[in-house]
Amino acid sequence: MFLSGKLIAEHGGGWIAPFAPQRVDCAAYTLRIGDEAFISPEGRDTRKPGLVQRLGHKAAIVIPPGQFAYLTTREFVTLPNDLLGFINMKSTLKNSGLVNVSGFHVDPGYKGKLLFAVFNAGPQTVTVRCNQDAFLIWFARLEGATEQYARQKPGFREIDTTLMGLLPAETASLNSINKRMDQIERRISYAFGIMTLAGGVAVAAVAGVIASMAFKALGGP
Ligand SMILES: Nc1ccn([C@H]2C[C@H](O)[C@@H](COP(=O)(O)OP(=O)(O)OP(=O)(O)O)O2)c(=O)n1
Repeated sequence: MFLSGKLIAEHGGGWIAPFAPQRVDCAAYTLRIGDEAFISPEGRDTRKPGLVQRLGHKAAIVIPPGQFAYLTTREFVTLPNDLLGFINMKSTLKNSGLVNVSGFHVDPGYKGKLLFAVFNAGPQTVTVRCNQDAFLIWFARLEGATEQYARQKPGFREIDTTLMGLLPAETASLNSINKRMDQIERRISYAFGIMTLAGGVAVAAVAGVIASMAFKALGGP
């Protein structure tokens, strides 16, 4: 059985921290983006390792097209053994081109923040912000739940180096490939310009030599 908005508003304080009943949305609870994020580095040229960003209130998290990001929830989730959570990203974010590529459930007994791996599948850069409403969680009551089948492993707390290593060190997105192609085009047209100029100078020099030889052959001074 899924829990209603009324039950979430009444009991959600025991499972989500910080909790505010006004954040219940129909039969779900709205979670916010937390204070750290990691964006996969873009393109071959930068070669910079990605950095975990520590974010202040409303600080921007900029996700270029074709890049992955880890986003965390601000809220800490503590599920009892008889609750299963279902999670997803809000439609407003999905409509901008972001896709959630991480899992969609929270185990009974889970204690920790939630981590979303997202991919910008759209053509535009997507900017999200710390503390923005971004994710929804629904709660389903489990029949016959026991501690034996609850999650024992500690939940996620922060974006660590193990997690960072799972994302590609560089992503050859269409955007970065486009930038490289523009660069190569510029270099080719520059080289072509120099070659044309050098060719022109050479032709002019050869023509000058021939003209002076012809002039001499015709009895010039
Ligand atoms: N987008 C998601 C999906 C899940 N989780 C959390 C809640 C889950 O209870 C926990 C484990 O999820 P999975 O069972 O899908 O993950 P794994 O089996 O890969 O990891 P583990 O070995 O930690 O169970 O991770 C999360 O923080 N963010």
